[in-house]
Amino acid sequence: MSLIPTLTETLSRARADLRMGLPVLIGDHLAAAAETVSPGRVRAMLDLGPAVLAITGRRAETLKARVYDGDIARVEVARDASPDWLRALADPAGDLMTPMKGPFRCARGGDTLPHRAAIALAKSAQLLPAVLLVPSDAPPEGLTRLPPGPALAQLATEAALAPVAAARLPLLAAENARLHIFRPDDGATEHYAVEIGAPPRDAPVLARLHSACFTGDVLGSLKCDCGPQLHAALAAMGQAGAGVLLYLNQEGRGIGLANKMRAYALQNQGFDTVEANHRLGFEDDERDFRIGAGILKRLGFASVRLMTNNPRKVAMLQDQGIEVTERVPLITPRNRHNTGYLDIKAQKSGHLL
Ligand SMILES: Nc1nc2c(ncn2[C@@H]2O[C@H](COP(=O)(O)OP(=O)(O)OP(=O)(O)O)[C@@H](O)[C@H]2O)c(=O)[nH]1
Ligand SMILES: [Zn+2]
Repeated sequence: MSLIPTLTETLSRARADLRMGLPVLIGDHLAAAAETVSPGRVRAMLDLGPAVLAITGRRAETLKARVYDGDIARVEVARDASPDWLRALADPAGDLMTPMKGPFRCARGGDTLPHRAAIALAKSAQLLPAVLLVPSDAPPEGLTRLPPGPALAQLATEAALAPVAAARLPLLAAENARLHIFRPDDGATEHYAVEIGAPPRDAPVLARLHSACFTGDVLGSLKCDCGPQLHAALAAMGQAGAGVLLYLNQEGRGIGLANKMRAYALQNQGFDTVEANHRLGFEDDERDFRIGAGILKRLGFASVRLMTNNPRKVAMLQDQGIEVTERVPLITPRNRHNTGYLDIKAQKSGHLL
């Protein structure tokens, strides 16, 4: 086997580079995440030639920047632009305090693949989707290099998951439980499966696909319903004597905890959970639901009784070849902090509450 890094491995390095503030080379463009790149590196990049800040159509809508490229926009960046101005374009935290950042000139025509790949890479690194790009014909040595088209295609491809370890883990909700760890081949975080009892593989298993919520699951946040849902699902499986709960590390519907806290800060300014995601430049839900189906298959399950209120989870599992014989509602108590959030999930995301 070759020792040369594969595209998947190179993407994983590129993700780490962007998180550290280091530019990567996408085709013939230097690309750095607006969130992490230092002022000194911004200066050095702007000196190289005409730069643009690639943002998503969602962020462009809030900034009132013209979107010529479908789901992304390229805001032209002047050579003397300040790093603070770039940062304010990327991060909506100060939008209400300083609403007039424009008018913006947006690039039109030409090849947008590097910009699109840069945005997809920033999202997969759980950074704000805003990337400074500048063409460079003599890039410095030592930067991670990506071919834009293949990189974009690979980022949309489902990662392969391998089982790493499993052990018995007695739980409050069920003494007879096992925890399985699955590792994706793209260098991203591991996901977990809690198997309760010994569910037969040839019958529908009581199942839950739970997305990580540090604030709700661990801290007992009252802003969402995650903690109570997690414990109610485990309790139901304990009582039934069998079940499987997937704990998927897709914090904040896939945007990561830092961005979720940015979204919460916007919610404190009056925006709802969906609007907050959009202002940050994300879609309502950035989760890759194929991961859950992949783990169920690896564990040998072909059909489930799915504990969820989210019809998209049912549809996705069916699309991925897992039969959903029943949707089992998972209704948890409301409080004054989560009631608005639950209403918006019902109104805008189609949750059945
Ligand atoms: N971006 C964002 N994520 C949130 C917010 N509140 C909760 N979350 C995340 O939303 C996800 C909720 O996951 P789930 O409970 O599995 O999913 P669901 O789509 O609500 O569906 P069911 O609970 O199965 O009905 C978790 O990843 C939370 O971290 C929010 O205001 N903004
Ligand atoms: Zn939550």
